[in-house]
Amino acid sequence: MAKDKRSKAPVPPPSSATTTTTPTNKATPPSWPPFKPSLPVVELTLDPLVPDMVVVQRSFFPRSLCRDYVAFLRELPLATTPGKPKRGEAVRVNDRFQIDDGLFAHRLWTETGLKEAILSKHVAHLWGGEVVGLNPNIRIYRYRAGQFFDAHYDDSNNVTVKTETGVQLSARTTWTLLLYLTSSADGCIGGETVFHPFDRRSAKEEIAVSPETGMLLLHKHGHDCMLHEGREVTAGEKWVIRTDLCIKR
Ligand SMILES: O=C(O)CCC(=O)C(=O)O
Ligand SMILES: [Fe+2]
Repeated sequence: MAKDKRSKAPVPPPSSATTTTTPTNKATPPSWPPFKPSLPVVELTLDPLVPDMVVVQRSFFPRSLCRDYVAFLRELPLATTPGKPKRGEAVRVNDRFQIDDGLFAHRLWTETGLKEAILSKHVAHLWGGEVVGLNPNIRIYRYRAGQFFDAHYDDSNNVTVKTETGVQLSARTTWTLLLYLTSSADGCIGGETVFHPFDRRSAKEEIAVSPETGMLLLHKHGHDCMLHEGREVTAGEKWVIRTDLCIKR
């Protein structure tokens, strides 16, 4: 839900992209393609885009792996979200697949170089605590022409994360993770993730991040989340894998 300090934001009425009301998909997880070539393919430096708020990692997935993933994800039963949101939720019009898959979250965390990069000294202070893994709530988005995710804030959620040793840890999400699988290089026009640092939509103030194939974007969420949106795609398809960083609680 909207936070007090934001209740005066002029446009739009702040809403939140809560996941707590979304029923968790207990279905059998898909057989995700292997991470080939083995990852990481570049040194993961997690570059700041907005100090302490947004970091990006280019070429987290190589282009060939993004292609494999898009071909695979296309076959999943994606559901188009209805245009009419629940009270207090952002308008999101896209095709989506959601699965509770702790194993895939764990693979993304441990088999890609992400864990070492996130825990490395120059960024470790950003995450709000001791990062123990990724949210098992994996979301796949496909935006086609005319689809978008209206301005909102992402909530922090309590989750359970399974560690290497099989121990279930109580955790809390603190940063959103978006992995772009397509970009203008693949014919996707529009679809920028746009941040509004002053809680209002303003072309002058906005920070628009164009999707790049294989780029990871992390942004702080919960109480300090910046108002943001997934701008309308006008041609082609934008594909995204979404999860979150989780800290011990
Ligand atoms: O698709 C995007 O660019 C933004 C997605 C987003 O804001 C979300 O998943 O909460
Ligand atoms: Fe969001």
